[in-house]
Amino acid sequence: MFPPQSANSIPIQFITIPDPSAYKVVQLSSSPPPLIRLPLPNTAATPTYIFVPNPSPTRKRQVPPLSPADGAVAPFLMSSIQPGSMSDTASKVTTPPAAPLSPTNEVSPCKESPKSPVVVEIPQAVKDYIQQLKIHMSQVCQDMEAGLRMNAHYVNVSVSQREIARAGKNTNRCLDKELIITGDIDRQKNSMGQSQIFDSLNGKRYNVLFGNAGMGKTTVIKKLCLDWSIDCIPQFDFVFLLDGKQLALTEPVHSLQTLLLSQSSFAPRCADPDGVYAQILAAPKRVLIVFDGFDELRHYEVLLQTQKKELVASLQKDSKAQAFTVKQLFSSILQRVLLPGCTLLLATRPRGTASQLLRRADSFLEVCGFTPANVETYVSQYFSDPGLRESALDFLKSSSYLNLLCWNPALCHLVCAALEQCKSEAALPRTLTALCHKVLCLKMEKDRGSTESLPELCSIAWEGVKSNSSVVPKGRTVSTQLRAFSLRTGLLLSQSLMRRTLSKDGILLWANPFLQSYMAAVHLSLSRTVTDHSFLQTLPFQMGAKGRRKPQREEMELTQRIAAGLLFHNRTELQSLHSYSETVFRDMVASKQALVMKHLEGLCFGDLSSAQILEACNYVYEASFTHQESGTDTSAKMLTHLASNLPELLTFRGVPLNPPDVFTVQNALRAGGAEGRSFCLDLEDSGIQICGLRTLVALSNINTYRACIADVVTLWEELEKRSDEGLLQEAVSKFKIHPLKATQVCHIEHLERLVSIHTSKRLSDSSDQSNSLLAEGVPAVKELYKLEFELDPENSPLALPKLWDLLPGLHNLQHLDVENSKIGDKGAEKLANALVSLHSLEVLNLSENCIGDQGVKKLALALKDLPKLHCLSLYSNVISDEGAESLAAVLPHMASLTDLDIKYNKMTDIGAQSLGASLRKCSKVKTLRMWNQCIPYGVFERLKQQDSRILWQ
Ligand SMILES: Nc1ncnc2c1ncn2[C@@H]1O[C@H](COP(=O)(O)OP(=O)(O)OP(=O)(O)O)[C@@H](O)[C@H]1O
Repeated sequence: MFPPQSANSIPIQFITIPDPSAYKVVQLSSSPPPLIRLPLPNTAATPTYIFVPNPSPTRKRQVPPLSPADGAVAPFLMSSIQPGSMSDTASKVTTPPAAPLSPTNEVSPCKESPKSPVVVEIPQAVKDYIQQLKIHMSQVCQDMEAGLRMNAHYVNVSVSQREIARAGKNTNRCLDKELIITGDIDRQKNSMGQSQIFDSLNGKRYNVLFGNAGMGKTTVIKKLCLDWSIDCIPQFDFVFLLDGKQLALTEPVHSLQTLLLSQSSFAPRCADPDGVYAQILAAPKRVLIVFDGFDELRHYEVLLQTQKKELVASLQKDSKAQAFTVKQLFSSILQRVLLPGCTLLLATRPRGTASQLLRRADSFLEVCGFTPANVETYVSQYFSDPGLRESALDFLKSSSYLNLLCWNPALCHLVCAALEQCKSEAALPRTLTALCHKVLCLKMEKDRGSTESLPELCSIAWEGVKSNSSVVPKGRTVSTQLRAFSLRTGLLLSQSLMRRTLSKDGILLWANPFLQSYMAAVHLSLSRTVTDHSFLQTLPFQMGAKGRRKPQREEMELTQRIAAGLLFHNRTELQSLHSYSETVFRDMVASKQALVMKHLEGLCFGDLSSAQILEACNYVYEASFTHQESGTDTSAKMLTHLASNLPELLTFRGVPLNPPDVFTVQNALRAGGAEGRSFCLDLEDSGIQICGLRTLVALSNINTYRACIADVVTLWEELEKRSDEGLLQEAVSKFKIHPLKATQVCHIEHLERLVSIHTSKRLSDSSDQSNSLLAEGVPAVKELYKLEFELDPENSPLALPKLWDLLPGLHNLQHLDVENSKIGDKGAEKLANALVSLHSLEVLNLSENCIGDQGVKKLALALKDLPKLHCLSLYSNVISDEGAESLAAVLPHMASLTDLDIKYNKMTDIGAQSLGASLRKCSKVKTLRMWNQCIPYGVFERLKQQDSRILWQ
């Protein structure tokens, strides 16, 4: 039984609310019929609420009454009812608590102009369209790849929030931003379930979703769309997906309306486009636009170029005119010319810089890939047969590299496809090349007689890799037979760009980036049309400043690696990929192998960038281990050559080290060990996972290592828990942090933790094992001689208090640089307290810190007790005569001081003369720089003449 409509015809609305306990009965803001929770029979599971809306004339939206049978529809109504549609209070009640009110889920007109609320009504026809859109999305977003469905195969992955920082504190490129690569622990702290994305964004409107090829960006987006379709993202009334591939449509025949309602992926036919579009324009804050299909970050850059004024004017005047190109419309959305209030989510591979985009975006997310538990879930879901599932999981456990490749979901899919047909452990692919090869062979087995199509397809793949595109160029003729073969095998997909005009504008694109690279590599390595000369030009590690600076494109790098793998693969295995005679094929391969070897031998490893060193490890791994037996002589020589020539100080700073990368680096280092070599590893800013860190630290030929301090401490704790005393001992004694440059708040937080372990001489309160190990403290802390505090001015205040606290623990510190950190007098006082413990300090840089007389007075007292201090900079502070005099008073007691810089402060001739007089008593001082504009020129000249150690500069 349901309550009748109220007698005076005030519409009554029934809404199903997921968690009724979270809602209160509230009074509406005016004319107060209360909101009543009705204890209705048979509705315990889905309690029904009745809202008695404010019947004031400003209330526009009236939702027709629903019966309980409409339960499924009710959440949709909830999500699309905008706060303010009844009254703010009432609408707050309708918003589920899981999505806290933020600018995103508030309707702008009501929020922004409370005095004259303009409430946007959603007409019934538009509601119907929204419902249709949701239903349509819930169907089309189910498809993943190769017949897999989201509801059966989706694995709930995490997304982590990434941060950007200024490219450098003291550079004049202060507008340049770069993405920070955090350590594993911080990444875990910043990660969230995919369902929390929009809550975590907290109203941020310009969001970027990063992920390398195949890491699952599109899949996360599909999941978001599915969630929206079942009302789990109530912040948005509309979600539209725009595809970068549509940029190929160059005709000026589109409008924003047609772009969203006719061309966006997943949009169904709209019966009332004008009405829907009007609604979109009326409440843009409730619109989410997702851009996908851009291969690289830098591809967005083109869209961020300033648009012509006339174009902007005409777009703003009439965005319904069908007179614009897709590019112009994309640009206008990204540049906030069109729908400025909407939320944007841009998915992209991270390579290729796009400083403009980094500057504009408010938040950066990254798909984290599969954890080992995710891999297990994926494999278990993939193999419905329990027997197959078990053997697949067993196979995977026995093959480390294959297992690590599964970190990338697209590769995990390929691995499952290979495992499905695998009969024995020995037949398991051991490299990326062998994996892709296996998958291709399986596809071809199903499509016999297709070999003749391969060379052409491989050449198309290579053209795509060269031009950094997964789309087959429109002008490229593709024979009917090839087209049919590639679609049948699922190597290519056909996509229609003009959604409303079937296939005419269809494009062909590669379904899987790894298989595209594999096919391109087949072209490079196994085709005679690629001469030795052109093959040579495609080899990696091209030298010169440009080669070092420019990050290699992902698909190109993959192609080069796989090309190396193919060259050294078992020739019988490759038979299906070519139609040459045995001799011709053997000679061609031998010649290319020799080129590769010669190229490698010609490299000066010391000149390679960190990214290139990593590439070399991956490259040589493919060449050496693709062949199931021990590999050919040449490939073994390659590994030995790499191992013998890797720089002893091996740094991967700033280069993301993924799980499979760690494996190939480990492989190269091990080979180095066999050559009697040992290494010092720098793994800072590489994002290496803690298990990878453990693998590398466990190598016996690692002399020292650096890595994110928080991760290292976690590793120590893990080792202690597992009672792995031997490795713990190694991990503690080999760890180094000198010299330390702190550029982020977390660097200081991590250091604080390490110093506390050092001073307490134990890992944690409950530690016993590490007690003896740490009896002398942490070696890395004892050997920290130089600390540079280089946080940007906005973040320094967050970290300075921690710095002051930890400093007394750094007894052996010789060089402290806190330049340009706004420490002020208060900071100077704290520093003065800490200085008492820093007996080894030799250099102290406090330039540009707003230190005044009070601060310098405190410092002066502490400075005189630093027996080794020889260089002090107080350049560009605000010290006046009083401060100068306190310095002058302690100067003769600073027995080791040789250089004092107090230039660009505020003292006048009085302060300068005091310092000059004091200087006479300091025989050790070599230079005193103290000029500033307040010291009269004549006075300064006289002082200089009296003592030549007084300098201008
Ligand atoms: N969360 C997931 N659960 C299950 N499978 C996934 C998941 N994410 C990705 N995959 C698998 O990996 C494949 C590639 O994923 P997706 O297309 O989303 O990657 P992408 O990051 O968009 O790649 P690209 O940069 O090439 O566009 C999917 O087709 C699917 O098979």
